[in-house]
Amino acid sequence: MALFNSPCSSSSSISPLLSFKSSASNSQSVVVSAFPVRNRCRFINIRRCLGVRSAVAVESPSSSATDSGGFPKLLLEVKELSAVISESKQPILKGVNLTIHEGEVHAVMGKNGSGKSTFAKVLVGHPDYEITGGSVTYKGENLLEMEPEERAAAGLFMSFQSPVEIPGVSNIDFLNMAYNARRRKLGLPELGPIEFYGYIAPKLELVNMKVDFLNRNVNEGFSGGERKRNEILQLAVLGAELAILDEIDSGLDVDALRDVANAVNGLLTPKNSVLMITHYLRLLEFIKPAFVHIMEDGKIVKTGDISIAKVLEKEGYKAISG
Ligand SMILES: Nc1ncnc2c1ncn2[C@@H]1O[C@H](COP(=O)(O)OP(=O)(O)OP(=O)(O)O)[C@@H](O)[C@H]1O
Repeated sequence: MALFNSPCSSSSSISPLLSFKSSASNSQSVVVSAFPVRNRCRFINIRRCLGVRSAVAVESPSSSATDSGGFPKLLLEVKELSAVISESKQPILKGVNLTIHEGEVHAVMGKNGSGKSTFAKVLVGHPDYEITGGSVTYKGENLLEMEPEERAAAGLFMSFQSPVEIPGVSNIDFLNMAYNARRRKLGLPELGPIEFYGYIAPKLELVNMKVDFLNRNVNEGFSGGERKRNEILQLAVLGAELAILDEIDSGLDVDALRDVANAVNGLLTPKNSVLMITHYLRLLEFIKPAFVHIMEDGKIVKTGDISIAKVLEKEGYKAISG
């Protein structure tokens, strides 16, 4: 899940996936390196990352998805959220408003560079951004005061636009550790490799992934589409109350798109919500959102249903902006 650049590496050019530095405390890094690093460093970082990524691996005691009036419960409320790039102080988010209830599927669309990924990354606590205004309430708590790992533990999951590799760590070990980290948190016994295999096998079918992928190192040598399937496999294993899917459809062939979309649909329950970022109507035709938001220059400027995406597809942004 929430994973960015490693302090164990000298480069910071790799796309964000596998390491994390807390936004609340710049001195504290929670990381999985995306680069070859000394084993000890990598081991420590992976274990810490698993705390981050192990969102809701195991079903927690559930409560009703509606409030006392029978309406869906409020899950996320973003009000006038503004954020700048930490280093340059360049404003990117300029007053985002968005409300998500339990069980809802939302889509955010918008031109390149309008701030969609930044918004998603700010929600999971990416250290590249500094909040300059507004509020975010998640399950009644101030999300912006939570450490990234607390956000994950509270059920926030983000799949990244460009998932990165973790050399030397097999997919199944990674997922098993992540899953067990969550079970420990819930006071449940850990699953050994055999029991875990029994748990994960049906989930492989869900994303139509071959069993060999479990023994390969995380994302190493995976094609773009395989990486996306692997992200959804992680979501299926770890679960999420709010899954943020950033361009989960990019680079997918038609069959892969259908598999990934079916897998996401299979994970939806009246309590789980999805916020997906996409450029294309085709994804929205598989995972049907109730709300489609258009982001422009760091703000949501329009909200409607899927018909907005249809207009966009046909006529481009000029038809709906301004
Ligand atoms: N860490 C960063 N450093 C420098 N610029 C950044 C950083 N993060 C975001 N930006 C800039 O902020 C703007 C918004 O970027 P963002 O990735 O959020 O856009 P987007 O709407 O997701 O775009 P796309 O559809 O192309 O993925 C862009 O101009 C981008 O270059």
